[in-house]
Amino acid sequence: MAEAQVKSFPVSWEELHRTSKALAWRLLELGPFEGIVAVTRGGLVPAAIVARELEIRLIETACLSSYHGQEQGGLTVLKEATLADKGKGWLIVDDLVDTGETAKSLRAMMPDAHFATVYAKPAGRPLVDTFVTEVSQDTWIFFPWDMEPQPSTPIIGLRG
Ligand SMILES: O=P(O)(O)OC[C@H]1O[C@H](OP(=O)(O)OP(=O)(O)O)[C@H](O)[C@@H]1O
Ligand SMILES: Nc1nc2[nH]cnc2c(=O)[nH]1
Ligand SMILES: [Mg+2]
Repeated sequence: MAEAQVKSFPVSWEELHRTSKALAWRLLELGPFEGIVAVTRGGLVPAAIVARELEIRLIETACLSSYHGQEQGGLTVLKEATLADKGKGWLIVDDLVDTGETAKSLRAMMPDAHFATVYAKPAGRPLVDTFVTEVSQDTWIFFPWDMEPQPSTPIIGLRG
């Protein structure tokens, strides 16, 4: 069960690009990889950035769905990656691990693949081989594709 999310961690496009490139630097030493399995939808942008940096052009998708807004529902596997073996030599890329339920399912499908995420929360961290930034379990990460700039009220107007 996902913990109540009391803190928010908004991530800009620039920050996501920089942190995904940092992930690519870590993965460089661990490859070469035959291809990438991008985990839809959150893993698509990080996977594209890693693929560009490591010059990987063979991309598969694993399509999983678990959350509606910030609510965790049952995990649905819409499509598995089409790989010949158990993922040996392949790199799985997702945006984050939270409870680790999505990661567990991916690991069961592709036990020999290397699993990488940009962000990790403590409960899911043991299931990831490589990640860059850890945030606390009670933090909700907002990705740039889930945000838009809005006018903000001057601080003085927020006083009760
Ligand atoms: O460790 P967990 O608790 O399983 O959570 C992590 C998963 O949750 C999010 O996906 P989501 O199901 O929201 O789908 P999306 O990628 O299409 O947004 C995120 O992209 C991870 O794949
Ligand atoms: N955007 C987003 N999706 C999630 N899915 C599970 N945890 C998170 C999170 O912190 N942010
Ligand atoms: Mg996802």
